[in-house]
Amino acid sequence: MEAKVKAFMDEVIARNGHEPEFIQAVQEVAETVIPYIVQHDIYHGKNILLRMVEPERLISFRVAWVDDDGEIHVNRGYRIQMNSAIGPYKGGLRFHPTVNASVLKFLAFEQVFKNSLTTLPMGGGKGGSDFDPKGKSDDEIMRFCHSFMTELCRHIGPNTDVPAGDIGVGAREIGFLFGMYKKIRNEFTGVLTGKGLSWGGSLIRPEATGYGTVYFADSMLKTKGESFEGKNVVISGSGNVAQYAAEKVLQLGGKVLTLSDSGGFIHDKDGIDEEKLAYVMDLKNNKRGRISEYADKYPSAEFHKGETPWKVACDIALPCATQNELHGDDAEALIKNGCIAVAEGANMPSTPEAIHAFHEAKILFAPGKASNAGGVATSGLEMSQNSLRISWTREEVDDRLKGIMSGIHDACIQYGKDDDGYCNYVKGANIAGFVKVADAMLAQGVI
Ligand SMILES: NC(=O)C1=CN([C@@H]2O[C@H](COP(=O)(O)OP(=O)(O)OC[C@H]3O[C@@H](n4cnc5c(N)ncnc54)[C@H](OP(=O)(O)O)[C@@H]3O)[C@@H](O)[C@H]2O)C=CC1
Ligand SMILES: N=C(CCC(=O)O)C(=O)O
Repeated sequence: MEAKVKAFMDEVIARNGHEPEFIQAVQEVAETVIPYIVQHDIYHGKNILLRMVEPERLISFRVAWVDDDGEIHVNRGYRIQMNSAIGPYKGGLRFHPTVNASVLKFLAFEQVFKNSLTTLPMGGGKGGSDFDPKGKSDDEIMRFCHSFMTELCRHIGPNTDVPAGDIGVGAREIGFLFGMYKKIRNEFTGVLTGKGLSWGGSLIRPEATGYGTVYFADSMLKTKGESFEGKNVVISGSGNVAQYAAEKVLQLGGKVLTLSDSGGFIHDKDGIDEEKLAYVMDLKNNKRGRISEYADKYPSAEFHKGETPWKVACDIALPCATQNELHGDDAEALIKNGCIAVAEGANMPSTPEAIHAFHEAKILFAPGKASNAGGVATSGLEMSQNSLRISWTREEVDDRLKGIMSGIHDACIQYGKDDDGYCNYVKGANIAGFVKVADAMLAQGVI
């Protein structure tokens, strides 16, 4: 079997070897899905996985914009339309200086499997730009978003491709992007998700990724007779996903010890309670401040500049910042300190070495394509509400979110449980996500 995986990866590397993040994402899927393909004749000779690895369309475009001083800037924009076998392309937009084709192809590839796991009719895509929103005025953000959308609008639509938020793209950016789309196309549609509540947005969408990650982690804990009650929880990030993961942990009785940003992390030995979390949300979402300011305000906290939080002893770890933020040595430290569960809120935050360590230690490990699917699932629910031209209540959406996350957990168990009873959620998520897309591709022919 290793020879089959190697032969496949050699072909993928020959074409994409200069894209490390994308190769990393494909390698993980190949190791788990190729054995499944070998065992199922219907996929033999169809080159399904090789076709999945090649984007249906990769669009790259210039984004020129003018700053508040009248200076002209140029950034590169992308939309990667990865796979539309089961529905219109669906996936976020990331604005961050590290954005390039490799990062967005990894995200778009992960999105294909993630969206399939939600059971909603959504294909996979991703886009964004190497534009850095940090330190920009609202007017500069608006001018960039408007310029970005003057091109992107040619390639998206409610039945074609429906973008949403990701790193650096929150409510503010979605608003500016939506406004320009509506002006150019003269249509008011559900072409973006994460919209404001007064113009087509869904309740719970802001909370959904973080909540869903905790719901999934809770499902994993329940298989061991455990819960969040009284548990110490280490979280990375302090943006949309991390904030609401922390909120749900508190609601389930856990104690949040850390939050981070790209400057370092804060460790509050007394725990980040509801009041302190409200301060963080205001600091990050309104003041656009740095997490280090938390330690200036609360004496119970220490700021660790330039470090990540994984050496802090905990029961549960929720990486909610960015890819490859949790390395092999971090995983060893978590395991040594007694961590029993890791659920990824971010996309691909654990390196292959870290994942190997978690599996060797047989701790509960949830890959982001399963555990962070709550965000896109609720985006799908926003699309449903837009199509129906109605709005569901907070409870209705949250109940549907809980059901979807529980269903994803069950699918992972179905395909991932090993003979010794340990569930390899990576294997389970990859195979469960693969099957629906592969069967649709078989039915639609060689396109
Ligand atoms: N938003 C969504 O709907 C979903 C998001 N995700 C994933 O969750 C993760 C977080 O996204 P989201 O919360 O939306 O984004 P935000 O922009 O709201 O927050 C990102 C957080 O991660 C930190 N961060 C970003 N890049 C780095 C880096 N290179 N090193 C250290 N910290 C970093 C940011 O710190 P700083 O402010 O200093 O940059 C910030 O605290 C991403 O992996 C995203 O792809 C997954 C599913 C859905
Ligand atoms: N950034 C997201 C959310 C995508 C979406 O809501 O369409 C992700 O799933 O990674």
